[in-house]
Amino acid sequence: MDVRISAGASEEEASAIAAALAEHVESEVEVYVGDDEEPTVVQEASVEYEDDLGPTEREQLLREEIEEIERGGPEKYKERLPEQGKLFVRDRLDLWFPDGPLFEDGKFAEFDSEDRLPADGLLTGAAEFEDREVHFMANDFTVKAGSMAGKGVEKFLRMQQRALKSGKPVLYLMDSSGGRIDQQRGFFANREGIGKYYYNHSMLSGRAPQICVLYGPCIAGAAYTPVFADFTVMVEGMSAMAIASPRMVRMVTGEEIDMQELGGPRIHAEHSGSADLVARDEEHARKLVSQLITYLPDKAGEKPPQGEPKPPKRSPEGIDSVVPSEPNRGYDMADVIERVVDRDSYFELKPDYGSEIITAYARIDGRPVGIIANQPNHRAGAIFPDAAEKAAEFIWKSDAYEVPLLYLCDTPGFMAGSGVEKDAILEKGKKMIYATSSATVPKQCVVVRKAYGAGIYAMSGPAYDPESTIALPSGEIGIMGPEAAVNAVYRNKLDDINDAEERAAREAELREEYREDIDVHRMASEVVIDEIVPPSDLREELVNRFAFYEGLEKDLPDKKHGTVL
Ligand SMILES: CC(=O)SCCNC(=O)CCNC(=O)[C@H](O)C(C)(C)COP(=O)(O)OP(=O)(O)OC[C@H]1O[C@@H](n2cnc3c(N)ncnc32)[C@H](O)[C@@H]1OP(=O)(O)O
Repeated sequence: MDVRISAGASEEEASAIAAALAEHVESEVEVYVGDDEEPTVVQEASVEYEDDLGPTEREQLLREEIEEIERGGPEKYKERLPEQGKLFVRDRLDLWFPDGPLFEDGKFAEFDSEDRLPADGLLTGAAEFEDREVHFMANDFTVKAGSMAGKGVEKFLRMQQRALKSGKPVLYLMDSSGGRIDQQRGFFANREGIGKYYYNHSMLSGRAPQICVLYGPCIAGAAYTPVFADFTVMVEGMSAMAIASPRMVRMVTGEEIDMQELGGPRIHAEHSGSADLVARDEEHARKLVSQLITYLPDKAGEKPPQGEPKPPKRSPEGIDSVVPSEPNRGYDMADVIERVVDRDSYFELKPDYGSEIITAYARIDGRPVGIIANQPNHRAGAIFPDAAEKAAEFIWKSDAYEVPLLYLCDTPGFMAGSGVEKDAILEKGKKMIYATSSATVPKQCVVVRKAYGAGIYAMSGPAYDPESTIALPSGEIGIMGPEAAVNAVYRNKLDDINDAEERAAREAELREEYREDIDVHRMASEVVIDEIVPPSDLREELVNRFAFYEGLEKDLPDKKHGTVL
């Protein structure tokens, strides 16, 4: 109950009144003095029991055992953690779940064994995280470097199997040297052994979001969890993952390399693309995940939560000035995005990998959207193999978790040349086109400027069943750009013109004719696209279109699954 005491009463008087009241009521008493918005005295609820038996010796003993387990591994390993900038695993859980986990499972694992490894070096349970119920696992690096064996493996598997049933998100807080090599019998090749992790990861994939934060050197068996997870965060200077340890690499190849160079955050954020985000420290890692989870539902079939609508950070009126009219001039697509999406909602993933495509979550009028946008500031927005694969994965994940898609197209198309052929541009481009084709969430395609070649296919152009294809007046949609088209078709005829000036004039004329052919006004006139939108109205247009198609259900042809991976 609340008690309001008028201005003039002192805090002592207020306390006395609260205490007197508390003798007569069992509920909490909160006392507000004067116009206070916060209570100055809080009387905890007091419940009187019929008997007053305290904890027994037996219970006391159990509590001591729990304390022993919760102290973790040997002190010498705990002392090393601060040097590495790392938290002890139970302090890490306090950071993630300030009120403690809702419950833990298997705390007594290996308690009765000869080694008595606390919790077998692996904690599992459930918790509330940002008002969501989640399953979690966390390695204790002070116990055999977080290596995983028998009972720890069983706990991990049981947690995943429970997540499969409950359909609640899973947090993997990984810090593990992989399989416990000296205890491999009993967990390595067993049906319910470490190999089953990846079977369960595969079953969970697309069923409930799996989010992994890497804290340590995650090696071999431990390194597949981050790549199976839907989203992975690495921590600067702390985390690394690799298929084999530096010691193993030295033995196999003779290469001398340390863990950071082998698989530190820069390697996976810039080269392999396995890290979605890199955090500065443990606190920052938690913060990133707390933002990320706001764009995701608990499980497949549910919609992601709506946020509070906010105006964009920058004025939508500036869009036309941001996008240059010259088709080959660079600009930062993020400047357009920030004028379209709600303030503080733009959340980019894999920013340093395949950067010619931006993949980001954001909200438009409170509704989560997944954005796939070409970045003209990087490689002129041409799509390279890594970017195509990054976009394909992002589209798949967004579709699996019911996040509608917004494509912002400004690309000269897929990159050409022997380098990209070797890097499988056709194979990886196919994945992006396949992901776009098979996504059944609402899709909106905006032609911001260039949409050349198969770029317009990958970016969900008219043939890809978008709910609409709209364009800014700067848009151009063509099989290729004017320079390339004239060069391809008229080169011989142009070379026949001896006079250089005359040749240049004819070339300019042909380019202009071609440009008229690919102008969005012609495309709109032929209703290839649905609308040309004044740039200042783009946000409003998207608010209306996403709102209208909310809840849209689309079916794919009846089949087991596609064959593109
Ligand atoms: C399928 C698979 O996953 S196979 C597993 C492949 N994993 C590996 O090869 C990793 C082997 N481990 C290492 O390279 C190193 O331990 C690192 C880099 C992970 C960590 O190095 P450090 O922080 O210096 O820890 P350190 O090597 O001192 O190990 C601490 C303790 O954990 C033990 N340990 C570390 N990794 C393992 C492991 N995978 N299996 C069994 N015990 C291990 C060490 O023997 C040591 O035990 P002790 O306290 O009884 O002496």
